[in-house]
Amino acid sequence: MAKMSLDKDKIKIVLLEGIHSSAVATLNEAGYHNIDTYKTALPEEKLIEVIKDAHFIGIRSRTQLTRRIFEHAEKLTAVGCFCIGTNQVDLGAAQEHGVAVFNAPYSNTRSVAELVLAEAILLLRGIPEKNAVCHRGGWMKTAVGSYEVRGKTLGIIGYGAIGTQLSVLAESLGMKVRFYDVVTKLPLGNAQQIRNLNDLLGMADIVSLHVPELPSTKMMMGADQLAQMKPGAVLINASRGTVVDIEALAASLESKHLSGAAIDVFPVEPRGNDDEFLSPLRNIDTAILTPHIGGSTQEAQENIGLEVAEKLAKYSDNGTTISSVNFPEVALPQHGEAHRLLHIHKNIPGVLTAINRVFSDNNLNICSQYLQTNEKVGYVVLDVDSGDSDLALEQLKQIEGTIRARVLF
Ligand SMILES: NC(=O)C1=CN([C@@H]2O[C@H](COP(=O)(O)OP(=O)(O)OC[C@H]3O[C@@H](n4cnc5c(N)ncnc54)[C@H](O)[C@@H]3O)[C@@H](O)[C@H]2O)C=CC1
Ligand SMILES: O=C(O)C(=O)COP(=O)(O)O
Repeated sequence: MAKMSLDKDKIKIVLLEGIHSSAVATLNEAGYHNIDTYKTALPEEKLIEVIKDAHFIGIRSRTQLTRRIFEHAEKLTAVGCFCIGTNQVDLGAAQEHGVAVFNAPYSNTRSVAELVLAEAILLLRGIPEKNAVCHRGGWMKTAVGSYEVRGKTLGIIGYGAIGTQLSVLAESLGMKVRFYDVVTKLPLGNAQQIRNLNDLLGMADIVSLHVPELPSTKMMMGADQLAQMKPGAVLINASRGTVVDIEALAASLESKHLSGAAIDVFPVEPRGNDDEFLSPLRNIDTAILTPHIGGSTQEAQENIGLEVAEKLAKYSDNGTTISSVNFPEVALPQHGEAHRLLHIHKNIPGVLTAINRVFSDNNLNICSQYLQTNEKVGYVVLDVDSGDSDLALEQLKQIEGTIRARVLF
């Protein structure tokens, strides 16, 4: 059997938060069997213990990978976010520790868009309240305040992968789509971009949020913005809990300024299904509350499991970083008989010269070389003759600015 740089059974992979079994199957197929799985996110201290000797970790939206976690994760090579959002990971700290982060940018967009569309219909018919009343033995048969979505204006905030998908589906139901985005976007179908957020809020019957969690989107729907919405309009948030001021939303629903809301994400979410969900919206019948399940369908989870597991296996097997969210992206061919050196370093002057010096001083041949840098880190991949890799790796590790170096063969 060919000698491996690191026996795949020694490569420890930890998958948290009930990641779909397609991930384990994909990793097994790629030869990785040392996999620990957990159904929930873990408290910080437990996470530190578990991650200490892990080479790869898979998480979803709940696990917070803080700088402190990266400081303790000595062997960690890459993180797989088995979801779209990567705000739960300190991407800067990951980069500084030479840890590549991957996600699944598209696999659950359709699931979110379908849920939002269904909620738009339910909200305009006043179903959440009528449903709650029925459960309590009441009967609220009335057409007052009930509307079709046909002909109504859907205001989408954040016209990215999910926003555009929603736009297309909503138009097929006869809705008018208007959107607000900080970037100029190609409107699909008959959608129109509105340049001012308040203008959009003032014209929409339904406002749906599809922005990432960023400093600029934090609390972007506060009391003032909710007040700008049309009386009787509804708000849908399946983006991130920090985007909406939840207390202000509760007040707006209680005062009946908004006739309803559908909220999937919350400023504080339970770690797992056994923890209590606390929210000022719990007693408000006009609100649909869902436990962050916008992307939780069998189709999405299976695809995500496959997609992210493949990215992790590829990075482990040959160093490819394509679609990493925090790392210079390099697509690498197989390295055949050659040994492949991977050198991750701070993007400071002199590192490349020092790398080249290792090869010239020792009279070593480089078969192929790949380089990509971003603002903070550089990623150099060098394919070398098998007999040269030990010496080269040893010396590459000594170069000032080196974050991490490993060899694959
Ligand atoms: N509820 C759930 O289960 C899920 C939630 N999500 C959340 O949805 C978010 C959006 O997902 P995608 O559409 O795939 O992201 P995306 O990155 O494709 O689109 C986001 C859009 O928001 C725009 N944007 C950024 N800052 C903005 C601002 N301040 N104002 C207006 N627009 C702004 C961007 O220009 C971009 O067009 C994710 O970041 C994630 O947090 C994603 C999947 C499932
Ligand atoms: O994809 C995302 O960003 C989500 O919010 C979905 O998160 P989840 O994997 O369901 O914890």
